[in-house]
Amino acid sequence: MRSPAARPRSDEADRGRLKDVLVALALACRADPSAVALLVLAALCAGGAPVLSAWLTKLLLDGITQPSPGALRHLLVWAGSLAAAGVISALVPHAAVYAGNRLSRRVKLTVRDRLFTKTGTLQGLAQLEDPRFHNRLMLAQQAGSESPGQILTSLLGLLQGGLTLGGFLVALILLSPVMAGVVTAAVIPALLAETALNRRRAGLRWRLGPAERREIFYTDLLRDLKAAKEVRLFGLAGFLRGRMLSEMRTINAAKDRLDRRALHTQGGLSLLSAAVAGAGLVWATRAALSGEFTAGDVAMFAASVAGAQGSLASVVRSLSGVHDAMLMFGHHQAVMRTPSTLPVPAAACAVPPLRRGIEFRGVWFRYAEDQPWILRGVDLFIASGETTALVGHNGEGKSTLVKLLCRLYDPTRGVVLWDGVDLRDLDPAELRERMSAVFQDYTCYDLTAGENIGLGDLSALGDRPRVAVAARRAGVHDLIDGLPHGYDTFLSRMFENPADDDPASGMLLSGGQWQRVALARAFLRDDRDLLILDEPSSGLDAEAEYEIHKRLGEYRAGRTSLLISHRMGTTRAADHIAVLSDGRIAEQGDHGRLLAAGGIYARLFRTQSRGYREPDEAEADLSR
Ligand SMILES: Nc1ncnc2c1ncn2[C@@H]1O[C@H](COP(=O)(O)OP(=O)(O)OP(=O)(O)O)[C@@H](O)[C@H]1O
Repeated sequence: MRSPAARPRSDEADRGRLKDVLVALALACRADPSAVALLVLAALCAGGAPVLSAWLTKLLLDGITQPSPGALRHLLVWAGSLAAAGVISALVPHAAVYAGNRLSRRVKLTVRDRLFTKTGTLQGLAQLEDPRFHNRLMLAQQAGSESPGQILTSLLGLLQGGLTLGGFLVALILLSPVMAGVVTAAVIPALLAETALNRRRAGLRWRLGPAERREIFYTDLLRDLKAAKEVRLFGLAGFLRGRMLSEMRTINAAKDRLDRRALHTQGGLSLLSAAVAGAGLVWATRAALSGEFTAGDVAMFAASVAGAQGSLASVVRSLSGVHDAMLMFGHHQAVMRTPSTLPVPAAACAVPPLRRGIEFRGVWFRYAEDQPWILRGVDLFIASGETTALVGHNGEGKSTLVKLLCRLYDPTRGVVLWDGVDLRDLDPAELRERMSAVFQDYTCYDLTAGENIGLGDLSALGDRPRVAVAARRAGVHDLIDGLPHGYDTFLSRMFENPADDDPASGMLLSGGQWQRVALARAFLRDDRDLLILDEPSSGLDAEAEYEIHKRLGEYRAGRTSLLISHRMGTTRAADHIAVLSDGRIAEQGDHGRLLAAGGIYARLFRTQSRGYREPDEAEADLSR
């Protein structure tokens, strides 16, 4: 059985409220007011023109078949007006297409801006780990950005169809009130069927979201440069292509089913309309034969039935368009209403410079209620001005602790205190301004070398001397300087450098070189209170590691830093070492004390150092 959380929530998508429609319309009007005005004008012209044309045709036919003295002047005026109405009818759709396309592009820009401004305010990581949030975001991005324009054009279609319909219905009522009633009544099934189809469409989009995202995932893997080595070596291309195609087939099959249903429904409705129109024409012909109708009346009747049916169908389509777009815009609005999992108090305290230190007090943490505890009562003090090293086996929760420190999550129980102030009382963005970090899974940006470092502090992005100082400190300046375009060298083979005509000018770095770039990025924020180094040298060769840690040691002197590393040689110099085990701080102290204690730290240290010595030395150590 599926849990309620996993159940497709088409009902949620169904929350199309009038308020959302108004928001969508306001958004469209703000995005491009002149295009909106042009579309309204086009709708008014397009709505009135068919009725006017039909009426002028009737006058013209009656004038020709029942000539009267001085009729020629009238006939010429009607014919001229008919021609003018024809020209307007021919021009208006082109103007409407232009205005509609322009509006759609601008709305897309506005919606994208709103969406990603919103996701930027979600300070934590929890939403980004929720597949349903990604599904919604994809729909909000895809269909949601089309929705405001679609709502507007559908409403205008409604106005236009309503105008045409009103004109034809008046004519039809004058000619035959019964026929007017029959034509109108025949539209009710269409309205109901379209509404039901829309609900199905919206539900289907929501249900297919995961499959569409998986399809994108497999497609991206097949062309991803980083994955290419394993894909080729392990011969995964066929397997991944199979998965991609399987997702596509699932999507196609579901869409085919819906299209078949729509075909049956809409085909049936068209037959009903044709039957009504045919019956009406038979009746009108008989009325003409009995002298009740003139030839112009028959022409007007036929045009009115066809026009009323056409405009009713267009009204139904427009209503259906509004309904459909409203359902899709619901996803956009749902993203916009997503609450942050990291509430920021309205009157958040200013984050003071770190004086005493950061304290983890009784911190318990798990990623979700149905997941195991990662931290089970961590008590740790990271003293200001000192280097604290955190060691432990894989998966013990060291990086998790770092994420709590950066307030990317809040503890499930307990508190993290910044000089005694709970991190939850601080603005996360301000808190992070006081930190710098090299994460274990640092990012390699497909940008220039200078930009890759400059991103560490956007105020230094164009400040080449500052960027170069950070690069020197990370030991990567000479390498970058020697690249074909120095700091302007594009570190990517996926994109062309927009500032360079040569598409092949991009360079790729080695793992260790990238790690130095990531270090330089962190060093750019050298005036921050806390430096977090999560496995900063895992990719460096022995000499580079020694050199970097020497520099780091100089850099860290008198500063507060948290160092996580499996290389015990790099953590031994820390002022304070804490061992994380079973979700708690199992041991802490300095290197000498922990070694003497003979616990987890001593075991880890001895095991590692044994690997660096000659076998007989290690044997002797073991027998000691
Ligand atoms: N976003 C997440 N959602 C759910 N579980 C997670 C998440 N991130 C990490 N975990 C789990 O938390 C545990 C601790 O992971 P963490 O990365 O903190 O360990 P670590 O001590 O840094 O490990 P390593 O030494 O291998 O880097 C692991 O069991 C991992 O599966």
